[in-house]
Amino acid sequence: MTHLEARGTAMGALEEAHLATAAAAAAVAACDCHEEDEEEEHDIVEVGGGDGEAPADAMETAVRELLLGLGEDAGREGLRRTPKRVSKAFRDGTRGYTQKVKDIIQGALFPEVGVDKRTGSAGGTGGQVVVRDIDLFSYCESCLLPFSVQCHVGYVPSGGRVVGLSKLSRVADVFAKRLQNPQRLANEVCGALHASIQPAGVAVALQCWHIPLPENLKCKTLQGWISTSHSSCSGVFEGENSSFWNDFSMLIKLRGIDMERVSHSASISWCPLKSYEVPVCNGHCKKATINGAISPKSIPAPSNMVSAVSSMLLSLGEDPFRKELVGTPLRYVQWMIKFRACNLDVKLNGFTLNNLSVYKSPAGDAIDHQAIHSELHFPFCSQCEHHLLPFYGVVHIGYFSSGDGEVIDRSHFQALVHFYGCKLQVQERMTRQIAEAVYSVSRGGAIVVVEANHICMISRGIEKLRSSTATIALLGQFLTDPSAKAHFLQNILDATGLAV
Ligand SMILES: Nc1nc2c(ncn2[C@@H]2O[C@H](COP(=O)(O)OP(=O)(O)OP(=O)(O)O)[C@@H](O)[C@H]2O)c(=O)[nH]1
Ligand SMILES: [Zn+2]
Repeated sequence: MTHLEARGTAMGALEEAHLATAAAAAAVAACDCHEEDEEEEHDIVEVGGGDGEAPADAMETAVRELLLGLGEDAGREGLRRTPKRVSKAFRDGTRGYTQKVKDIIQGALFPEVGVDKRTGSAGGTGGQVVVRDIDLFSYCESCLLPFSVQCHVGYVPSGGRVVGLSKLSRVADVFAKRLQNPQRLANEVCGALHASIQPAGVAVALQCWHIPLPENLKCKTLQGWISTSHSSCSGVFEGENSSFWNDFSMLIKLRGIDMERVSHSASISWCPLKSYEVPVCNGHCKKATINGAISPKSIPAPSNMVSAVSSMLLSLGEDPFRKELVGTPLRYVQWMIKFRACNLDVKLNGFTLNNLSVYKSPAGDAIDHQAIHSELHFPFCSQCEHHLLPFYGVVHIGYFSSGDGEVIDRSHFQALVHFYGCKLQVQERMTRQIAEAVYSVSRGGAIVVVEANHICMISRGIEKLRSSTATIALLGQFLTDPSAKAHFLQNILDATGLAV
């Protein structure tokens, strides 16, 4: 049975199980690892979609199912187009399945002889070409979250031909834009370049960073992400004492990058969400267990949400029954349900602001800056409601402490930040909600600054790796008195040690 036939059977089974809500067949994107199979395209059977827009495809239907599973109103402003955006983001993030290396390399090889006209390698016998610091983003196959990749590719030209430099990055991107694990990514880039350029050898070195679990995201930058290094090589780079490998690692060391030759088995998963032994989800998700004990952090996931993610995999042309993907739908749902729309926390924790100290500022008092209290650097991880991708960073809160110097316990603010952060959000709304909640207690005024990295801006779309977003909300005297605001902002600067 060919791969496509097997997938057709799997799709049929899944279709009965959960595509009853939307009879849609997954677009089966031909990927060049099945080039020998006849390329068969399944039409996407369009089903009723949003408001007058093109009807939803299977992926959008599945995302809508996830939003409902999160207790959200999928029709509300902010979420109405989320299924379409998430579908577009995932398709763009896995466009590599439909790209072909030969289309990239064809016509991109040009003659360049080595020194003394020998037909050896270009740039001189024994010479090699290394393209360093290729920024890529790929999708973790174990949890469907994006991971950051710094890729370095070297090859030793032969036959007096070199390839256009950009093509090395483009080929790396073909394999990055798939559901991946780092070692397989390194192997596939190396193998594809060797097969298409026919050089004396290829070396690929990857540094990868996986977003940590939300509770471990205590950072404003990519620090704190789970990092790992992988390499793959062919031809003259192989062998413990390959001088070509030594030259390659030296040429990337010139960039301050120390890459040992590390090649793991492609089956070892690095994904932090894979830390729980995840039972194959049979639709009646039992709690994941670690050596028999119920892991405190694993949250049973509603099977309709898990099935929806399986259909997303199918819709991307992937095989949800591929062994590396079997636990993926459950892990992705476990990540998503951390951001459920839930006001239950407020009631259950008895966390109401009004049992905190209330401060009434005497009207017209000259601002006593000592009365301004700053609580800084509350880490948070939220989920962008437009793309269902995390944004995370820190929250800084300023308020007027009560007349007798009484201040609000810091733990209340952390709970407040968690409450408004841990849901589908936009950063401006989260900033406002926290400020209004603080202002409801300290009537003198409240100010909130949020600094965040948006994975949706870093890993896709405009892909601006170093971009970050700051938002500010002012209430009461922070709005009316510029010096109070300046005082608080200076406090943040002083605390970051950046003040000059
Ligand atoms: N203001 C604001 N915008 C956000 C936030 N999170 C994501 N976005 C933006 O939401 C917008 C969605 O724009 P759309 O054009 O509907 O979707 P898109 O085609 O995926 O947009 P691109 O990201 O530009 O590719 C994007 O511009 C995102 O940057 C947020 O917290 N606040
Ligand atoms: Zn992962």
